[in-house]
Amino acid sequence: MTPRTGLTAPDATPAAVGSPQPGARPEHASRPADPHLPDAVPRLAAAGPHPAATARQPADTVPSRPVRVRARVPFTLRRAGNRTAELVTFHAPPDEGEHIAVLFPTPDSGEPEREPTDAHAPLVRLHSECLTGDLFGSARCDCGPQLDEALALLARHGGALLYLRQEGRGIGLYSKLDAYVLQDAGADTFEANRLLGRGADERDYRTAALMLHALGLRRVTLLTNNPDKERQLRAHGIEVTATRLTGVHVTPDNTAYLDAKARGGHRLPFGRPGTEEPV
Ligand SMILES: Nc1nc2c(ncn2[C@@H]2O[C@H](COP(=O)(O)OP(=O)(O)OP(=O)(O)O)[C@@H](O)[C@H]2O)c(=O)[nH]1
Repeated sequence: MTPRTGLTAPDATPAAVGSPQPGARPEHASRPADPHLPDAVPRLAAAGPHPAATARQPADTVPSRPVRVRARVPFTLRRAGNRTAELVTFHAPPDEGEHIAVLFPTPDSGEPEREPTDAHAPLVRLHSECLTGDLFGSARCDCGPQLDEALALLARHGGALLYLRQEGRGIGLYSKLDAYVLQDAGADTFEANRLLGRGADERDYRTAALMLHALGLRRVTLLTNNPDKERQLRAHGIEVTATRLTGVHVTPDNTAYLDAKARGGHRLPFGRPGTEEPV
């Protein structure tokens, strides 16, 4: 039986949404992994930017195609306290990624909670794929605990998690692991990307905005510490009525990574009581 999500999923997306807006990032082509890495990492670093990093399609030539809901499938999610959620797939995401949305119903009992969200601006998490953290529980990053935190909050309050196939901040799994090799030699997370000839963060949230439009979610409460997500969603016509910060999930292995995130502009609520654990 399909769960009651309280979230609508219209078929079409307004054409205006597909057009890049000022402040939006350009589309990034997907890139094949270099089969010679990691041995070739120092050579690549010396060779300058990866050609794909400098040959992106200009934003104004990106075709404007509507993103539509393709299928809605109910699942019971053990990782979300055995709540039933709908997994939603999409037709025609502009970056051709197999992104999914996970829609959690508004709780049945009592009034929907006003905090952290309300019925008109449901809680939404844009979660960038992290195979190492999300699946294997790597302690190098905070992705796994952030995913658990988001699932717990969404199971409690209802809303949507967009699981975006943006592994390694958009550079892909193999390149992320090459970046880890460089980090182990002293580079921080952003420098390591640049040494590989890639952007410090190549993620583009236009597809995420189009997915939200396809789901009828034009007003959201965003769960993130990353102001770029908020800025890009707004540039693509999503009204972010409030931002709820995620917790800071510290491990012995991720302190340098968290420090670099804070230097890079993430709002990490270090020192706020209780925020070192999922909130
Ligand atoms: N290139 C690279 N990617 C990483 C590294 N550590 C984690 N990631 C990727 O970063 C993405 C998560 O981004 P983060 O910067 O941790 O967090 P965020 O999504 O920007 O911000 P929040 O919404 O606050 O979680 C995932 O795709 C991870 O695979 C790293 O050292 N290098």
